[in-house]
Amino acid sequence: MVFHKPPSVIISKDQDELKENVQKFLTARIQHLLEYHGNINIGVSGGSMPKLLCEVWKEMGTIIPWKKMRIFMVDERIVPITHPDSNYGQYIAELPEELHKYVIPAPIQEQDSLHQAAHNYETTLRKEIAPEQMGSTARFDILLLGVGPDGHTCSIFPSTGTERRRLPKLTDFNWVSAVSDSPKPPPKRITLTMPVLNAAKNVAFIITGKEKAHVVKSMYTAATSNTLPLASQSIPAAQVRPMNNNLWYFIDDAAASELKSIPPVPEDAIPPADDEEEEEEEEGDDEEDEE
Ligand SMILES: O=C1O[C@H](COP(=O)(O)O)[C@@H](O)[C@H](O)[C@H]1O
Repeated sequence: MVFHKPPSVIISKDQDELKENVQKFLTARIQHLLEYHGNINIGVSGGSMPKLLCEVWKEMGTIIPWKKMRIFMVDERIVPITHPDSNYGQYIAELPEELHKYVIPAPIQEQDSLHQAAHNYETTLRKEIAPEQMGSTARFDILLLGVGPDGHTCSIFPSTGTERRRLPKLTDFNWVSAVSDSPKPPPKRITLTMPVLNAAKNVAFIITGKEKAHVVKSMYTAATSNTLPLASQSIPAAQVRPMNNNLWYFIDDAAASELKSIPPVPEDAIPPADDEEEEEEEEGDDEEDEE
């Protein structure tokens, strides 16, 4: 008996179908979120995601209420934004200039220490997202996460024998931490922390390629069990299980190739998130605000 709703696994036969499914998901979620006050805060990943996501956004056109959107990086490499490794730089290169003001960069200065870079980004997030905090954790409306073949997500990497050099807690909340020795270049990065990922209202992974099929299997095994299976403990992506269970996997056939059996996905292919639960949470938040 699993005590929480399993993730909605939407398998696409190719990149075009994957983009179509991601577009349906974003359209449904954004239309739902528009009923609530404030900006729609979306965390996005780097790597292979910027190109795919910007193509989806171009296809969505005016469905996206850009004036109410704030796009944040879920992680960033400590390089100039003009460097090809900059996640923010990739989005800016893909999007028309008039949309750049809705994409919020991590304020990285080359002379800053990792400590300072993480603290500065946390300060930015606390200014932009503070009203949506659930308790002491930033609460993104949507997180769009990628996964590496080693199971990393954002820049949260599996801890190998030599524990990744973690910076001490930077603030009471620690929404952002830093990595000084990423196994995937470049080595220096800042990243949202796991509590922030699991506090989000909607979390969708977008994963393609056979080299990630074993990670998808571990993620699904973890997401459909009440404890974190041992094999998944070293796979950060398998630890992403949002508290409200609004979790989607948008994967292609190759990334799904190690999934044995998957419950049928509802007819509309993008089952709406458990809005009642979210509304209750929203009301809960409002009650908290009134205290
Ligand atoms: O380095 C990173 O890797 C992950 C996965 O990238 P992908 O190209 O394999 O999809 C990405 O989600 C993260 O934002 C990035 O910094």
